[in-house]
Amino acid sequence: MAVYTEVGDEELASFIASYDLGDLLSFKGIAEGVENTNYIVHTSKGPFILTLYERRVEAADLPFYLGLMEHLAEHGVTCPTPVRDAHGKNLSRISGRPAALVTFLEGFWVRRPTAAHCAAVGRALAELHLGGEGFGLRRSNALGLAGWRPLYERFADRAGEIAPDLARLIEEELAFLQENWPQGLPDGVIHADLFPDNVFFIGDRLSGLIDFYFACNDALAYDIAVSLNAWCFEKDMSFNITKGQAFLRGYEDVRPLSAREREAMPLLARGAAMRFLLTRAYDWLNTPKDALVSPKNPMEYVRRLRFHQGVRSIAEYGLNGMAK
Ligand SMILES: Nc1ncnc2c1ncn2[C@@H]1O[C@H](COP(=O)(O)OP(=O)(O)O)[C@@H](O)[C@H]1O
Ligand SMILES: N[C@@H](CCOP(=O)(O)O)C(=O)O
Repeated sequence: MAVYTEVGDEELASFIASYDLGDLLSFKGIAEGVENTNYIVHTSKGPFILTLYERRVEAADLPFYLGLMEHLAEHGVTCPTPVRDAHGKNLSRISGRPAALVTFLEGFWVRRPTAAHCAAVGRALAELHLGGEGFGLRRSNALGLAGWRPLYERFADRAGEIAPDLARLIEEELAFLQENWPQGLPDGVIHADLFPDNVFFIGDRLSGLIDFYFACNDALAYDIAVSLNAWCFEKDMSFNITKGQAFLRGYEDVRPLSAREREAMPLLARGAAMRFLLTRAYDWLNTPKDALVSPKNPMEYVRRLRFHQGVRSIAEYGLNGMAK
């Protein structure tokens, strides 16, 4: 359960009083999520989400995340909008943590995505990439290529506790990625963590995107690679090419890929698998046994990575034909 910081009734009532949201009616911690503390807060003006920033979120990056959500919402992307207090600020503090209130999005995340869900997410990701154009702040990707080796070095001596050959796999793959990582691809604002639990649906209709706390500036096609990893593998870790095709076609309906982006996709997918393998491996080794949140299995990303190592072209992810 992701409530790392408890908030008291009186403290929250006085916090809510600094917004034009009427009275505090009730609030409850949200069990889901990994990174931050989230509460659903009901006021006489409706439901809101209160997020207290923990763990990997740097306070200096909060203006980027909150400003981005405002920018995207103004440019047609359905996502939470930060609420401003009586002083016009969208960032505050409660219980000793930086905190923000954002609008509540209706919908549920899908446990078993279908090809139709993948198509909708592909479209939404492309709309996010276009919607992010013109956003004035920048944030480099702390979990991009340059961040992978330092993160690995923080647990390298213990990698064998996860799997005997993990250290060798990571070392060889990092060397390969460093040598071959594609440069100069179209870049812009990316979500960088568009997993099923960050996309809400009402029935088959995509109702919104949440959790922009890894968003940054990087290659747009890298964001596609993250989502191919997150949406298009089955529980047995086989790649579902029907879902891959639906996702990529959905994306290209909105933003066609260039020839270089298509060509780079197998490498980008390897990099994206490495990024989630590394954060999961670190968390696996460093989350206390009695922690409220169970760490996610890093080996799922070893298996995805091995699949991508055998991929030679984007056709194997489901996209045939020449770039438009
Ligand atoms: N704006 C929102 N509207 C509705 N529910 C939300 C919203 N933001 C977060 N949630 C709820 O909180 C959960 C955790 O949010 P998330 O941002 O993924 O947390 P974390 O960054 O800690 O992983 C989501 O699965 C969802 O149930
Ligand atoms: N998507 C990451 C974990 C981050 O969790 P989120 O709840 O912030 O999406 C993973 O699966 O490793």
